[in-house]
Amino acid sequence: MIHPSDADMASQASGPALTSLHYGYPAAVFFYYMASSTVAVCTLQTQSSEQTNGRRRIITWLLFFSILTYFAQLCSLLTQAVIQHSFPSDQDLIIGLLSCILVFGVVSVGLSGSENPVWYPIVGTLWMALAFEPIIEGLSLLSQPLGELRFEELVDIALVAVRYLAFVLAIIFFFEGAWSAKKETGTDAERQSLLKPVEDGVPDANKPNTDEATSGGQQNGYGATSDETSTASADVNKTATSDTVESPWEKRQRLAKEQMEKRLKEKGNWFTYAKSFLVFFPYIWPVNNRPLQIRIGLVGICLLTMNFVNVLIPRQMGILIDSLGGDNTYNPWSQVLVFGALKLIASEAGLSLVRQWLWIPVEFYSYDAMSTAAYSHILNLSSDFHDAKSSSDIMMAISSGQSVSNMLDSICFRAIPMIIDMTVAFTYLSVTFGPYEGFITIATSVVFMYIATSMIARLKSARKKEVSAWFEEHYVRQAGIQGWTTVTCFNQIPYEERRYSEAVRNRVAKSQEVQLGYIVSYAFQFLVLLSGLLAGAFLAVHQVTTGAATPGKFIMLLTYWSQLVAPLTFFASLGKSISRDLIGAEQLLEIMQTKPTIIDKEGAPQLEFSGGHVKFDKVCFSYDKKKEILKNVSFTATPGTTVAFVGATGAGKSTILKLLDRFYDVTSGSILIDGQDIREVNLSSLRNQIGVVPQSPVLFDDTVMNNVRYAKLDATDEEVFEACKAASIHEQILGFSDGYQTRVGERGIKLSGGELQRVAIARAILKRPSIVLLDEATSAVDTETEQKIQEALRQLCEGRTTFIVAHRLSTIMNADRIMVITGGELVEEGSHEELIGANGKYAELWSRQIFVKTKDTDTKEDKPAAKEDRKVVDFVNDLPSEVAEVELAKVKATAGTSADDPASGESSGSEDSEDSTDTLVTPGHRKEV
Ligand SMILES: Nc1ncnc2c1ncn2[C@@H]1O[C@H](COP(=O)(O)OP(=O)(O)OP(=O)(O)O)[C@@H](O)[C@H]1O
Repeated sequence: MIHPSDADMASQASGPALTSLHYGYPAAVFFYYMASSTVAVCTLQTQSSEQTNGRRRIITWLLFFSILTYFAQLCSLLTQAVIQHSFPSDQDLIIGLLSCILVFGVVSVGLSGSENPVWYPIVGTLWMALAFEPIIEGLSLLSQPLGELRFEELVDIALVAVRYLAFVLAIIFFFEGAWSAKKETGTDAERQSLLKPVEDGVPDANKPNTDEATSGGQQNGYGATSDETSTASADVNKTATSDTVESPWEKRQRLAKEQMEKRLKEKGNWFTYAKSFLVFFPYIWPVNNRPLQIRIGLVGICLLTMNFVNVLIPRQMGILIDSLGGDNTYNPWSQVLVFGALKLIASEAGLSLVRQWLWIPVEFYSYDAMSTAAYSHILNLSSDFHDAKSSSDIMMAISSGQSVSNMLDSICFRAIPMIIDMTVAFTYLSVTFGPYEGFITIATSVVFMYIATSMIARLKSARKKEVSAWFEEHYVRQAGIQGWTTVTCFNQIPYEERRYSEAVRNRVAKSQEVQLGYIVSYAFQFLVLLSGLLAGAFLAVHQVTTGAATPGKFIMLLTYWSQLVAPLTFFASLGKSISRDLIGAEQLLEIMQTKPTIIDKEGAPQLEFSGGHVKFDKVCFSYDKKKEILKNVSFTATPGTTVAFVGATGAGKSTILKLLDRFYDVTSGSILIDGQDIREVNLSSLRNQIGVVPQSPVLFDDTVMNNVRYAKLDATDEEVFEACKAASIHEQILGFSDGYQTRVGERGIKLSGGELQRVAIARAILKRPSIVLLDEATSAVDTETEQKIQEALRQLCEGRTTFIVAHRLSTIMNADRIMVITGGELVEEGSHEELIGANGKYAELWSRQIFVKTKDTDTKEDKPAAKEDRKVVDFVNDLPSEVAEVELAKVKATAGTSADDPASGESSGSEDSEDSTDTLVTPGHRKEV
């Protein structure tokens, strides 16, 4: 039994402790919950168990029930206050109860909204409740005067007891659920990482994860990157291919998101993931630029000053109103001047102006550094990268550099100052109007954020549809304009008009849907704010009417509230904008982390050129390390000779040229130029010696002069003229409207095929290369142009070791050596005469080409094979018919002898084309299979 005097002492001692507990308990629970949830998300932890669904529901209901008990306690207190006609005196108790409603409300809403919650933040709050509740109730009882317990005290005890029971039950259900889950799966489902087991550093994609396989959708945003995300991505893929056609933009976004999730998975948590963005640091922070660093420091000071001014303005407004209302402490005139000065400082003409002025050079430094670095990095990447990426993807990635600075801008210059603003607001209002006002501020902010973020999430799919419709509209418009000639030729203008108007209507409908969504969402958000403002205003009015506060304070409150709207709205959309910027930054990061595969070895010497003796020694090559493109290719080209490669399309001829120019490195074997392995010499010195004329040359949208001069930037006009004369294009250029200053249009569109080729040859001639790589054009041109091109090529190749992927019979015939490539193998090698005499694959191809081109009357037996060859070998027969006939006769004669020769076992008239070479062993054969 407690003695009365002991009870008094206990009551006195428990007072301050109880007050602290009323405030401290919900605060501690809230901070624990937020901190542990943040850690769980950042370290990608998730609970993945279907069995948890049942207990999740029960625990959510128990939490809701406990909230009801807090609410009931609150009602009981308010009822007493109404009965006693007084404002509730137990301010700390009421704030404590309100805060508990808010905190457990957040916990239970979080739990109910998450299919697979991470449990420890929730269970932790339950344990805290179990620890705090009896202490608070015990102290509360101790603080009561001794005597009979009143009815309301009994109700209070009953409510606390029932709530305690609810918490205990929640804990029991949690452990029971965890235990049965463990029993069924045999694994500890708790705190399981999102990541699949990694063996040998590679996540095992094949290992079944029963929990995940059966679980529903993730709710934890990026933290929830389980396989489900990949499944979701796969689903997106599926949808993309089946239901709708994925637009390039959607594809890009999806791939970037997948890439981001993959990397996040690899990194294991958000911290190490974020660390990988440090690669951008030197482009954002002006490392060696002291003036810019000082500017950044001053911007920081501006922001802090702004925070300070944001408090002073409402305060000054209050003082001004009070001075107008008869408070003689302040002179209204001076107060209005101070107010004006503060407003000026906070305005666009004040601190904001200074801050932006200071920031401009820093911003442009970042743009300058980032885009030049990205551009240079991309240009220095190797062929494998450029072959794999579309140019529009690369362009997008370079412009994504802006996303990185946007992200930093959002965090450093908006989020952090706004957090400071909100903390100051909460503290200032709590100090000025008491803890109720502080509570109202926090509660309004939490509810506002919840409503705003969930509404934004709801609008996501509508927004996605709008973007797709926008792209559709853009695509239809572009297609109509770009294909205007086709549209007009086929008389389809009405069709295109209809198509476009449908696309526009569709887009407008989708945009209206999104607009409406936003308007409704804003309306809800502002209703929440208004409720908060009204609650705060009622409280303030009460204080003003009871004399506890001045009217000026009331005005201050209103002004402060209006200042809080901007930060709250900003925070609501922060997640969305950061995730969008992150996707953009991810695209750039991926590129910046790609290393060029073709690089100079440390201290690689210059290529010592001495004639141009080229040797391929057992060269094997594969683009993707799966399919072998070149198999053991060996040959030698002596200085000044011309080597022609012939063979079916896709045989690997162009690949040989690419290897020689070191666009790729051989997988095995080696390529030697004048005895030096091209991998061992300086890449730039190698490319200086090589001139390339591609099959479809690409010119820049610039003048003819500048296009030719591109080969040698310091070439004089005379040198350019000489090169063009040698390429037999000079006269033609002079005939253009602006001569050498004529612009050639995008990719040289304004030039004819023959002109384009000769400009490309002139460019190669100007470079004066030692080795020429030539991929002949397959398209036939008129005889005169043909002759001019041949003349230009003769000029280019004269005295130089030349490699030609040959598509013209005349080129093939005139080459010193002919290499027949089949399926990546060099099957025959020799001069034209030798190979015809050998009557192998080459002779067969030759006879078919001439046959096909010179006679339109295919015989019945020849038809299928001839058709096949026309499909696979794209030759241009540019021989005079007499020459063709002579060559054909030669082939036929050889075929005749060969048919009589039992050793060959083949006749040239056979219908098989590819396989025949495998069985032939002739003098000209390079390879015997
Ligand atoms: N960048 C690349 N990545 C992957 N595979 C490629 C790449 N370039 C070419 N290939 C493949 O390599 C094989 C050989 O291509 P290559 O261009 O060397 O053939 P080709 O004999 O020159 O044909 P064509 O006469 O039609 O130009 C083909 O199967 C082709 O699909």
